Amino acid sequence: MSWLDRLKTGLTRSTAKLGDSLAGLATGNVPLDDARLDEIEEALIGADLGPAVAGRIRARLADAKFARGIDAPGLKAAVAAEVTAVMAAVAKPLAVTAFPRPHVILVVGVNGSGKTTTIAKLARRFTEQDYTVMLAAGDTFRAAAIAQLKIWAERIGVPVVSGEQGADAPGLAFEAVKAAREAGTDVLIIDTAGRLQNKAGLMDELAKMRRVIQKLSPAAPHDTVLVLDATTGQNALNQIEVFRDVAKITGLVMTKLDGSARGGVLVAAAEKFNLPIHAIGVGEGMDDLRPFEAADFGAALVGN
Ligand SMILES: Nc1nc2c(ncn2[C@@H]2O[C@H](COP(=O)(O)OP(=O)(O)OP(=O)(O)O)[C@@H](O)[C@H]2O)c(=O)[nH]1
Repeated sequence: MSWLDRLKTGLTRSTAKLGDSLAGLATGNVPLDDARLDEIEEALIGADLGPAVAGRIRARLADAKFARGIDAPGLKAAVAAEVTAVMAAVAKPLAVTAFPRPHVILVVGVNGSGKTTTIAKLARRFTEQDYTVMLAAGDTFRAAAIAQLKIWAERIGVPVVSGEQGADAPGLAFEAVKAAREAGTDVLIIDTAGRLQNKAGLMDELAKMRRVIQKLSPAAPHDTVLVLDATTGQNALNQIEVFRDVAKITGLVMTKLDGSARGGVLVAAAEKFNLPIHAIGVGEGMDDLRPFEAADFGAALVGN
């Protein structure tokens, strides 16, 4: 299956929700009036695109004065175009740019968001691009997180720096940067704990991790990526706010777009926070994380 097919299949539930309601709101030959524009705006908000984008799409449609009405393909295309415009501004694949190496990527997010799997998928993509990769099991809070990252590392064939459960995470990150530098590794991806229950503790730990890493590499971490679970819907927006405060995030990855009818929330996130979107996950397989493409996403979201 091509990536586009995967994306479309993955987004089916979001697509069905938005595409069906738009199709139901097309007017055929009847002029698009205010009442119908209101309904379209509500459908867009209902599909999690957020009030700002929904309002703008409504205004666009009102300006275009569809006096002769608008059919379902026309309405979907108009929505897709606006979604694409919003998303094109933030689509930005992760790039390995740091000199000297390693390029350090800190991966943050709440437990269960798909962090570990995303790290594995990213590692795999980088190795496919002939970069050397090292992982660091920086979520030292949970033994399962350490074990899982080690399993992935072994499967992909990349080294992993890990410690015991409860080990000092900033210290481990320091060791990892040192090891990656000594080995001449291109990319170091560091997992972190995701305990939002203790915001102050998490903030301290992530801040300390940054300070410690910067002793060895002043520009690191070069990326701080927040992994979001699409199935949490609007809660993803709250998570961005919290992690922006605690972790200085520089970009987003959204996982589980395949299992969710809430894919539209990525549009709301793009509009509200203007953070780069690096990749989206549309399945549990290693190939199910791909760089984010705005036009594909816009079309897939409305079912085109
Ligand atoms: N369907 C689907 N499942 C995914 C995707 N990404 C991750 N998962 C699954 O989500 C679950 C949680 O993923 P993890 O990578 O373990 O999440 P985590 O944030 O590291 O979670 P902890 O290790 O529990 O902190 C796993 O069962 C993954 O297989 C995705 O894009 N689609």
